This record gives sequence, structure tokens and C-alpha cells, in this order.
Amino acid sequence: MSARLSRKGTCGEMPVARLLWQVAGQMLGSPPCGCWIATPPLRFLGTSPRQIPADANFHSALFSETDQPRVLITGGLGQLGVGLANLLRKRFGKDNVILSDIRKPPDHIFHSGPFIYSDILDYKNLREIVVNNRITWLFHYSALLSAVGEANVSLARAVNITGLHNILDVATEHNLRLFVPSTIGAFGPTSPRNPTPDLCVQRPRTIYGVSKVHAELMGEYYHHRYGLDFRCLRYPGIISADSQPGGGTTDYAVQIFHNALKNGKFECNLKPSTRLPMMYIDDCLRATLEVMEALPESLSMRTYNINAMSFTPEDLAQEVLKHVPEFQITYNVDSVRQAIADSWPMNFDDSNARKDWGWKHDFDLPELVTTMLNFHGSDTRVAQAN
Ligand SMILES: NC(=O)c1ccc[n+]([C@@H]2O[C@H](COP(=O)([O-])OP(=O)(O)OC[C@H]3O[C@@H](n4cnc5c(N)ncnc54)[C@H](O)[C@@H]3O)[C@@H](O)[C@H]2O)c1
Ligand SMILES: C[C@@H](O)[C@H](N)C(=O)O
Repeated sequence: MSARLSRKGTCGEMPVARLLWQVAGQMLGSPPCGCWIATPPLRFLGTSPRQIPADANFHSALFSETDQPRVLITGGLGQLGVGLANLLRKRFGKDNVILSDIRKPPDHIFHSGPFIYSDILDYKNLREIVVNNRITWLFHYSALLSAVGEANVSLARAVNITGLHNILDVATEHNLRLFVPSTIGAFGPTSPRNPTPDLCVQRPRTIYGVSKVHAELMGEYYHHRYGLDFRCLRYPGIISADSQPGGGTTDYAVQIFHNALKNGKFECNLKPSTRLPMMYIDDCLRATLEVMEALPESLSMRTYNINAMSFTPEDLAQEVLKHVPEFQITYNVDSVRQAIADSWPMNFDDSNARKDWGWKHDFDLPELVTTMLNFHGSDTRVAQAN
């Protein structure tokens, strides 16, 4: 929105800009030239989280036991969204959590709770959903990931940057609490890599990374400028058993389990020594809920690294071998993914998340491997029995 607001000679066409314009017009009198002259704080437009006293219990002030958050998840049919919906539905009730995407949901997801079409590039559609469903919390998961982003830069730019602008505006306009995930990919070759702290040089070399740094900065700016309750975690590579990754650099660490049990072999597209931070999905989703429920005064920052473990393909293969003795891994390096991985953190420093809101992971490498193999093993046994 800020780009549109500052565009010379126009009032901008964004809804927030229009609202601000109306309010500014009422307060200041409309300028004869029709151009933008003032930006009153958005809290003039209604109640904002900032108006709650700093010592208040933020969570209970906004939501009583019977007044649960009403949640929208964008991009919910990807690797992480369905798991997040399941977790939030257990906590807030099935009907209080709406999953959305631009793809058609499979039957079991469609019948497991509210699902709605939402294209984040369509602002009016987003606003209609937020208003009609009285949404109070938004988890913004739509994105093009690192490898697919490099294959289609203009689409990644539209979804990850223009789409984010729509999300920020709708969240600000309707006083939503907003979660936007960032990533280890928001760092680049000039960042310290071992470990990577929260605050350091961020010069990523992918459109995905650039768009995530943009999201972090825009969210923090909207927080300071308009009081938007923006919360952001930089996720490591996420490993899940019952959902497929959407085209990232860390995808190998999901696929390896499936192949190990299917045919005892796996061809890895990264070099054996490529070390990256990783996390099991249950830890990732729990961290997401925890940071959303954290008292605002416990958050010394709005964007935090979170971490669990860090390993190479070689380390992972060794751990798989303990359970599948015949397992064989070979390497056929994908130069695009390898260059991306070589520019990313090797270890992530998440001490601020641990200190501020008590972040603690449950899964290290051995538990991760056992859990993943148990899941795929029972899957394979069911398939064989049928
Ligand atoms: N999976 C990981 O390892 C990981 C790690 C770090 C950060 N993240 C972040 O977490 C979020 C979710 O990741 P994921 O792995 O589930 O991603 P994914 O690629 O699996 O899913 C993204 C979803 O976005 C949807 N989408 C694309 N264009 C859209 C549009 N115009 N409107 C609405 N939806 C659209 C897609 O249909 C897809 O279902 C992303 O923001 C990602 O950057 C993921
Ligand atoms: C790390 C993360 O952002 C994603 N899994 C990717 O590799 O692109």
C-alpha cells in the first residue's frame, strides 16, 4: 500500500488508502488538487490492538472463552495449511477455521471443515471473505517457494509481493491479527551462515527470498505505522509425512522417506554435505500457534527465527540406514537448488524466540526419522494388504 499511497499525483486505489482519504478529508478538508496530503494513523478508523493498555492480558481482552478467534488460512492446500487447519480447529472449533486456496480441495479436506475459494491477488474477494465471516485472525500461507519461484519469477513476484500487499491492507483495514511465515531463504550468501542470528545482513539471491524480506519489512512497518498486529516466524525446511512439499530446495528431506520404504533407494538433488536447518511439521505448526497466542508485551520483535535441527543429506541417509539397512542414496545435483542451498543458513540461531515466548522444539533427527518411517511404513503396509 505504501507504494500506492506515495504515487505522485494520485490518491491510490487501495481500500485502506481510500478509507484514509475519506477520513483525512473529513479531518482536514479535501485538498482542491485531489492529491494525497496526509496519512492519519489507521487507528482513527476503529479500534486497534494498540488501544489496549500495555499491561492488559491481550489474549483474554480480545477473546473471551466463548469468543474464539475466527480464522482464515490462505494458500491452505499446500504442504502446511491442512495441518495448521487441523491444529487450529482442535483449539478453536471446526467452524471457526476457514481453509482457502485457488485449487480444488480433495474430498476428505472439503468435508473436514469450512473451505472457500480465495485468490490473494483479488482484493475484493479477500475483503468479502473477511467481512462475511467476521475473520479476526489471518494466517497467510499462499506463496511460490524457492525452486518454483526461480522457474517463474513474474508469478512469484505477483503472488509473494502483490498478494502480500493485499493481505496487509485487508488485515489493517479490519484489525486482524496477521501471521506471515518467512524462511531461512530470507538470508543470502553475505549473511552469517553458522549460525544465522535474527538480525544480520539479508541479501537473498532468489525472488522467494527477496519477497520474504519484503514481507518481513512491510509487516514490521505496518505494525509500527498503523498498529497492525503482525507476527512472523522464519521457518526452516519443514518435513511432513502426510502432505507433499510445493517446490522448494529442502524438498529432498521429505521425499527421501517415501522412496526409502517404497524401493530402498533415493536420488538426492543436493550434494551430500549440504547442511540446512530443518523442522518436523508438528513443531512448526505448534510454534505458529504459540507465537500467535503470545502476549504482545512478550514479543521484543515481530520476526523471529525458529529452529529444531540441522543436517546434511549424508546425515539423514545415515539415520535412515539404522531403520532400513538396505537403503541406498545416490546424488544427481540440481544446480539451481544447490546454488540456493549454498547461500542459505547452515544453522539457525533462535535464542530470541526461546527467551521471549518460550519456544522449544520436540523433534530432533532421531525422533523425526522414526516418526516419518512409522508413518510411511504403516502406509506401505496398508497398500500391500490391499
Ligand atoms: N514448507 C516449507 O518448508 C516452508 C519453509 C519456510 C517457509 N514456508 C512458508 O510457509 C508457507 C506455506 O508453505 P507451503 O509449503 O505450504 O507452500 P506450498 O507451496 O505447498 O503451498 C502454497 C499454496 O499457495 C497457493 N497459492 C498460489 N497462488 C495463490 C493465489 N494467487 N491465491 C491463493 N493461494 C495461492 C497454492 O495453490 C498452494 O496451495 C509459505 O508462505 C512458505 O513460504 C514453508
Ligand atoms: C525453506 C523453505 O522456505 C522451502 N521449503 C524452500 O525450500 O523453498
